[in-house]
Amino acid sequence: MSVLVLVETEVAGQGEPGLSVVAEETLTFARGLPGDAVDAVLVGHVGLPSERVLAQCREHGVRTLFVSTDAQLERYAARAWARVVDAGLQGSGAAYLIGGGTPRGNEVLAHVASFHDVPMAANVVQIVQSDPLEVERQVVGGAVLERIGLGGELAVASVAGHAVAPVPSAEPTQTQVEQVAVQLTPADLAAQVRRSEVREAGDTSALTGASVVVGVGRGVGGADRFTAAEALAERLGGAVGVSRVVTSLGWRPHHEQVGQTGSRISPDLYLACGISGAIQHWAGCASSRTIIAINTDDEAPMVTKAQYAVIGDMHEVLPALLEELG
Ligand SMILES: Cc1cc2nc3c(=O)[nH]c(=O)nc-3n(C[C@H](O)[C@H](O)[C@H](O)COP(=O)(O)OP(=O)(O)OC[C@H]3O[C@@H](n4cnc5c(N)ncnc54)[C@H](O)[C@@H]3O)c2cc1C
Repeated sequence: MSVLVLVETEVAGQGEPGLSVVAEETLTFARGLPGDAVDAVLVGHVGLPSERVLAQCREHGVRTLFVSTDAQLERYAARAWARVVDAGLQGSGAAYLIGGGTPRGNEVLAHVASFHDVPMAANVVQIVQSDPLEVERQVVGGAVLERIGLGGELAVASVAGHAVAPVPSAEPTQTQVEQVAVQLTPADLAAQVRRSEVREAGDTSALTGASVVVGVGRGVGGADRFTAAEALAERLGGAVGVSRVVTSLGWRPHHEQVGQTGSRISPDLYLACGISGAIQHWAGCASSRTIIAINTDDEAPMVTKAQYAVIGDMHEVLPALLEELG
């Protein structure tokens, strides 16, 4: 009985493609499932894997890496990518299929689950028990945790961002690469990405990918009072995110909004300044690794939920922080 992991690559700088951080987190999570081997299926990359990907697979104890060389898979099409994952499932004979809880990961896994007429649990954070399988997953953007049973011959789940830290296996392997062939139909490619636009570096719409987000709420006091927050985001190589009040007041554009009706973020650090922490805002930031609240009210929900809090005026705290950072 094995576990099959859907993995994607990313290119860092000028180097060759490597496994994404999400893929490494998911491989780490996979080793906690009750399988005797971990296999992986590579999507979003056509052709043989790079040496770097292979080295990472060996480090994570991957037995077989399934790949496709079909050029039609170059551009994202959820159902077509799901066919590749399904071909990997046939090759692996896995009883568990997991992937990263990214928008694409969730979409592709949902298609595979529907091929097999089995349920899928999205954004799982931990395994509660393995026989019968029961998992805990995040809903409402992490504001609520619920337990769900995944019985049957095939369990399909995605893993929430930061549910585990990526750690190499104590038992590295010699990964075998196996090519899978898929027969794609026009329906598989009907909803395929036609064009994708990479936003300019520094554009705050890169919010969801930022590892540090400086969140700003109504407490900032006006559209012209963002200088320190912007400077801190720049100093930390991050982005500015805001609450809905801030966008509703027209102080900042909607693409910077964090929350239920904005973006869902999971940075390493979320610095929430002058934000009360309403449930709708929390829904968008709860899966941040570390949250620090800066607020004048020591009873604000954001202060009570954050790991760390500074009680004070953000217009005093942020300049002091910038000065300290130099
Ligand atoms: C259907 C629905 C969807 C929603 N979706 C979203 C969403 O996606 N995102 C979202 O953010 N909200 C959303 N909301 C709104 C949400 O309920 C809150 O109203 C909103 O998040 C509050 O924004 P805020 O924290 O900036 O403002 P406030 O609640 O007014 O909080 C301001 C905070 O700033 C503090 N403060 C004041 N001055 C200072 C200072 N000088 N220094 C430090 N702290 C200071 C105060 O103590 C307070 O805690 C939604 C609401 C609904 C009904």
